[in-house]
Formats: sequence, structure tokens, C-alpha cells
Amino acid sequence: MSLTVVDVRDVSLQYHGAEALREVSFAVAEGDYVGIVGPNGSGKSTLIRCLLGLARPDRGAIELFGSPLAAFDQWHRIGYLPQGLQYFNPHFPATVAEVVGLGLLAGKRFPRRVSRDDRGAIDRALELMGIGPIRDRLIGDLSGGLRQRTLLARALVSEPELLVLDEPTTALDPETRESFYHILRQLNRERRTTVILVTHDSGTIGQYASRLLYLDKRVVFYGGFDDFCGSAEMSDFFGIHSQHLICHRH
Ligand SMILES: Nc1ncnc2c1ncn2[C@@H]1O[C@H](COP(=O)(O)OP(=O)(O)OP(=O)(O)O)[C@@H](O)[C@H]1O
Repeated sequence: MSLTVVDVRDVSLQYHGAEALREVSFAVAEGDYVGIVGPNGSGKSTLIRCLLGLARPDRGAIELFGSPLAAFDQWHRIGYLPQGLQYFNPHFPATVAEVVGLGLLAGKRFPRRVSRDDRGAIDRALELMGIGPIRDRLIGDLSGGLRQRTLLARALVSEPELLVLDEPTTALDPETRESFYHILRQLNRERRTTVILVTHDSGTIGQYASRLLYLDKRVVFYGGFDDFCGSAEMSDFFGIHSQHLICHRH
């Protein structure tokens, strides 16, 4: 039986009285690739932040790798790419390799320093994302696509078992986006990295994800893409015409 990597039970959260999440429950097993979709303001980022202990639900329980969130301390098992991080101050004085190395610090105790032994891991992550040749360039000098690859390499450098990505493709052109999804799929298939991906690419997510979570403050749908295709929830979300196109492409 697969390990349950994420278990969310009845999570609700309000911001100053405004409901952001209502009784959200779902579980993610090892090796799953879950796409989270939903309209603007439907609570996707809030849910991700709750999962990672960055926002505190008013009610409900969350477990990571079988451990209650409050007791979980193995953060090196998780790679996180937050939304909107690609906008760096152009004068930020860190190279691509240094930014990637920051991803190793979560698993360390004081003093949090990148050691000589960590260099190999950094080299592997740079190579995987195809950014070895620009390792000494300043992050602020790069295009949005290269920055995003750098940040993904940072999320991957500790070889996490769970990768959580919040709208990672916003800054990418279609070609870079395609290769980005390709890398994710490879990691998922070859290393069995569990992926949770928040995306507005709802039309294409079915090509990549094994499961789909459609959120609108509450869970509207959670299951395989094949079950989503043709469901009433899908017609509501996309309309009949787009639904036909998406399912056909899938
Ligand atoms: N820190 C906060 N304080 C107050 N309200 C917030 C905060 N963060 C989010 N919200 C509100 O909570 C709701 C859900 O926001 P959230 O960012 O989780 O949605 P989302 O589905 O990720 O949206 P988008 O697709 O636009 O990124 C929105 O109404 C938002 O304005």
C-alpha cells in the first residue's frame, strides 16, 4: 500500500470573517501527481500555505508523511515553489548556484551553511534544469524563464519526496512551459516524486496530472481526470464546448 504523503481533514479557514476554505478534505498518496485548479480567489494558495504550516486553519487537521503538522520537522522531504517568487530585485546579489544552494538549508541545523558535500547535489539540480552553464550569473540578470528554472532547481536540490508548486508556469513562454512540465513528469515517473501543482492551465493539466482537485473554497471534485471528464462539475467549470475539447485532447 502506498504511503499517504498528505492528509487533510475538514480544514476550514477565514480571513477576518471572510471564508477562504470550507471543510476541505483530501489525501495524496506517494507517487500521485495532483493538479489543483479553481477560479481566482478560490483558496488554492491558502490551502497550499496551510499544508506547509505557513497559514493556520481555524479548524481541521493536517498530516504530512503520517505525522501531525505541528510535530513535523522533516522539511528537507518537501520542495516548495511559492507563487510569484520569480520577481527578484535585479540587484539581488546572489548567483544561480547560490540560490539553488539555499534549498538545502531547510534540512540543516545551525549553522545553516552549504557545505562542500552539498556541491554535488547543487550540480545535479543545475544539470537537471539545464542551467549549469549559467550557474555564476546573478539571478536578477536572468529572464523570467531562467529564473523559474533556477527556483525549481532550488525546490529540487534536496531531492524532495514531495514537490509543492504554486502556479509555477506563469512567467514561462509556451516552449519553456512544455519542457518544465516534461521535467515534472519525469521526476514523478522516474523518482516517484509526489507532485502537488496549483495551476490555471486547467485545459492542459489533464495531460500531466493523475488526479485533479477542483477547489472553490470547498472541494468541488477530487479524483482521476478521466472521472472529471464528462462530469457535471466539469461542465460547470469549463462549459460544455471547452469540456469536449479538453476531454478529447486528454
Ligand atoms: N493574507 C490574507 N489576508 C486576507 N485575505 C486573504 C489573504 N490571503 C488570501 N486572502 C483572500 O482569501 C481568498 C483566497 O485567496 P487565495 O490566494 O488562497 O486564492 P487562489 O485560489 O490562490 O487565488 P488565485 O488563483 O488568484 O491565485 C481571496 O479572497 C483572497 O483575497
